[in-house]
Amino acid sequence: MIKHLKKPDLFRQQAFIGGAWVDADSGQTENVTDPATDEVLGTMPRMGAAETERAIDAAAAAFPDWAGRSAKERATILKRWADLMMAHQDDLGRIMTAEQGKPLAEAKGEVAYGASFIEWFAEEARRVYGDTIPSPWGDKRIVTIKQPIGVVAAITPWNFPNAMLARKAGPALAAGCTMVCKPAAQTPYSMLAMAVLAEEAGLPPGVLNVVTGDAATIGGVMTSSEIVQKLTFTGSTQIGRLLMRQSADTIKKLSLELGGNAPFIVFDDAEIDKAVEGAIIAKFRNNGQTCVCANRIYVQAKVYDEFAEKLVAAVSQLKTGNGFDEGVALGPLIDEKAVKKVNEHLDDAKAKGARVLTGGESLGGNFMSPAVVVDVTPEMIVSREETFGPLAPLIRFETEADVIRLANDTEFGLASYFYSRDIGRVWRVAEKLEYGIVGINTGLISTAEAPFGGVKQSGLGREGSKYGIEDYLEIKYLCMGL
Ligand SMILES: NC(=O)c1ccc[n+]([C@@H]2O[C@H](COP(=O)([O-])OP(=O)(O)OC[C@H]3O[C@@H](n4cnc5c(N)ncnc54)[C@H](O)[C@@H]3O)[C@@H](O)[C@H]2O)c1
Ligand SMILES: O=C[C@H](O)CS(=O)(=O)O
Repeated sequence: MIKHLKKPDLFRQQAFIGGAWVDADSGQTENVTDPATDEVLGTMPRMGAAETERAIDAAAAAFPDWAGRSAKERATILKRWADLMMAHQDDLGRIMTAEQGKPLAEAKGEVAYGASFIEWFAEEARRVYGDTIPSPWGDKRIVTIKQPIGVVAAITPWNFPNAMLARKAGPALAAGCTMVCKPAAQTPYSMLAMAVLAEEAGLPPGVLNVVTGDAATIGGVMTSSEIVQKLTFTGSTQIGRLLMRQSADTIKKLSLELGGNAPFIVFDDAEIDKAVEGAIIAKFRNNGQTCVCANRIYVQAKVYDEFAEKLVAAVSQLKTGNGFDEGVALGPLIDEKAVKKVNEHLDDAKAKGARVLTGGESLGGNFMSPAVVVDVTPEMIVSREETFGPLAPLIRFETEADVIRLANDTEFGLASYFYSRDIGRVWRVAEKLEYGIVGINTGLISTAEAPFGGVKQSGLGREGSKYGIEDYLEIKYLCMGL
């Protein structure tokens, strides 16, 4: 159970299909644990193909009415949903901290971030415009209209269990689509609580469906279904690749928000204190478990030692502990596998000559102290793979050309960051970095108003911004003979 909920019925241990709260057909369940204590919080239904097919059928049945409503009607319901999320921000935050581990203040911040996507797309719903195009024929007229794609399947990760659904459901529902969603097994309760509030906001039965259980089976049904017109996935590049392959037979429209390997570059003309502040946010938000975390920190030779010293001082102030405890900045990692991966990266770097300036110790269970490591080289695993944990590797560089080559030497292309006060350098570097997102003199880039997404093997499409709703619409060309 999850303590201190003002609205206890937000904590649901059933899936949500066709407006009904249901168990798995088999009655089977899976445990959901608190990553800070390893205690069992509750269970979730272990569903499979039959339940997923029923959810898709429910979404298909709900589509004509939902798509047929006016944009204003859909917007009103979405706005009410966002308002309810904010009214229950503390409860939704507590549910998230319990299942994901992030500090309560950060969890409540994610709830506000999630609600901002629902609110943003409630507004965007009413600005889906078509065209009248000057016809080359005297006896015909050319018009375009935009219509919702149809039934959308969504699969989301554990690291932002509220916002990653909101970033998909906002545009999809605003456009008039209906959805079948699967949360990560580690964090189902945030999505189920959002479904409770969606129902209360007036979302009709079948518009939003949530299935939990066997990921490969559920994903297999979603990707092979001819009813599902689009799959939107947020998660690892490995799984994104698999789902893309599985979607080929039905030519699914795809939105993929995948893995990252963000460079964080500090030039010698940067404001060092600001760069340290930005590095703390970009590296340690969600305990380093975000797709846009600084994974490689490049510091120009002249300021390398100063930056390293100030970063160590700042990192040493970060308190690691249970996300419900006062003053905790870093919660647990999501599970033992995540701890093992961070230690593998750390051990490999040390074995190849890197030096640990602070942290990197086990604090028991899924907790570890935040680490700063220097003398890191491109040959180390930490330079090539997404660490997804509290490990800040510092790499020294000499020239602008060198660091751009090093920063771009990866198959990923999601987020990147750099600090410089030289306007010419800002434009040169921003244009040469091969990433979908470039943070300049800031470590915090994410907001509903801006297009979020990657290039190369970090994904397809953009979420948020005025562009985000386009991925859920089809353009229809009407050629009208007079
Ligand atoms: N680009 C972004 O916006 C973004 C956001 C968050 C996380 N991520 C990435 O996600 C990764 C970490 O999250 P994760 O560990 O949950 O990723 P993951 O890919 O293991 O899991 C993501 C989701 O996919 C599901 N899944 C796993 N195997 C599946 C299968 N065979 N068929 C269908 N679904 C399947 C999981 O149950 C989960 O719901 C990191 O690489 C991170 O960079 C990217
Ligand atoms: O982990 C990836 C999320 O997209 C994080 S955020 O959008 O930058 O908060």
